Amino acid sequence: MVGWLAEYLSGFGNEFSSEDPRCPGALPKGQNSPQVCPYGLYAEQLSGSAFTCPRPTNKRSWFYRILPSVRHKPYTTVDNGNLTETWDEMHPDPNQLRWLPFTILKSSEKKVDFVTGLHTICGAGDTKTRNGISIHMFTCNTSMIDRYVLTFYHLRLFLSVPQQGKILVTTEFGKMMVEPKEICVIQQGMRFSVDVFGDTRGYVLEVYGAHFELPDLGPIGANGLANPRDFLTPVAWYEDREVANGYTVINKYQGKLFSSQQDFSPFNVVAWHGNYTPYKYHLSNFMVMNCVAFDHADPSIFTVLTAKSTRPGVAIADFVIFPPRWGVADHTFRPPYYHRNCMSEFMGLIEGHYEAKEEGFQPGGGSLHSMMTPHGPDGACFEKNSTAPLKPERVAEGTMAFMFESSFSMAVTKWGLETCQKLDKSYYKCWEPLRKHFDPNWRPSKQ
Ligand SMILES: O=C(O)Cc1cc(O)ccc1O
Ligand SMILES: [Fe+2]
Repeated sequence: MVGWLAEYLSGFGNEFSSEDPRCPGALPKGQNSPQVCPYGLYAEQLSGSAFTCPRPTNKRSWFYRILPSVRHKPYTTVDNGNLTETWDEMHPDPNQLRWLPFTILKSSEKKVDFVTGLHTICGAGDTKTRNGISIHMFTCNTSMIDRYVLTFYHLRLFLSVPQQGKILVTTEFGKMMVEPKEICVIQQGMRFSVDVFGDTRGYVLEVYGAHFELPDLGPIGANGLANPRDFLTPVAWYEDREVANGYTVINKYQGKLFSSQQDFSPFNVVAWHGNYTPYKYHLSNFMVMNCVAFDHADPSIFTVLTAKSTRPGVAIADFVIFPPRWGVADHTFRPPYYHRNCMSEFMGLIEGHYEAKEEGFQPGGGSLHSMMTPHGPDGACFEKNSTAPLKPERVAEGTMAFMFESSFSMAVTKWGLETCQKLDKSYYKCWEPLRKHFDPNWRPSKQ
């Protein structure tokens, strides 16, 4: 980290420009492709949308780099480990699924870096047609030093939610330190590597065919939920380094991993400009909206980012959080309602507990309530909240649960159902204490 100060540019999807301070004037003036670039750099465009996309959705950035990315040895296949896009390994399982915290191996047992530590839990769709998603867990204990740089060629969005241990994400655009309760987004084709500082665990949402956007606010108005200025993009940082065995760039292409060698650092961008960048966001900046009268608002009120499908209002995936807030609703059962949803709900927990289940759902674990599978508060939560005095109170204090909600019906991988050995087979039992309160003799009380 020598020579790097945590510095960021603020805004969501802005036209940014950044020069490494060691090379002032590295950005060409007035044009993208001068005959000779300042400092003898190469110009390279990274397109994140078709050239012809309408202006509001057009995304690209220009790099000014020491050598262009094209100077690399041929791609060869490498082992995918537990990263998969094969959705028919197992028979479909519509049950409510819950996972205990996923194991992080000790580095004394086995050194695991971010690439080898990625495990696919569930997903649907296909990177070839660029329509689908996958959800991965990463558990690692070692940095990706020099050897590995990762690119997801078909990926539009790689949303990383560290749960335990901060990660230092080095990208072609610069570096981002990402701590638990921050998220970072790496977009399609952006090269990055991950340094860790001990045992590390987190969640990843990979979206194959759409960019994340801030949700429309409708009647909420111009401000609220995740505000654009709280999204942070790294500033330019380059290295001009040669290492003995060269650099290995790993990329995920059509669901498979490939590697290629090059003798120069891929993080050789001296200056860049554009609106297609990686970014991070701290979840504590979320301006929470919620019910101040009665009833439980749908969780879409807590949407941080959405990857829209072509059907209005139907997301490929929403990233939704359950942040600390006040609960004030009158004559209301305040926790989440019982639910059967046409969307799939994968949940994770960064810290604390989740309001619908005080026990059993643990930080670093997960749950999946698939399309139309009934779910909702467990027995203890229902009893407690049906009789609790309804004074204003803090909800979810010291906790941060989140949901990846998708219109895809997701398949669970063999790793998710078997290999990880974390599936909580007794999950269904949390609803068994729910008992009948029905009283046919009940009558409305006379006022
Ligand atoms: O706990 C869940 O399953 C997520 C969820 C939360 C909520 O507040 C309302 C509905 C819902 O599905
Ligand atoms: Fe739900």
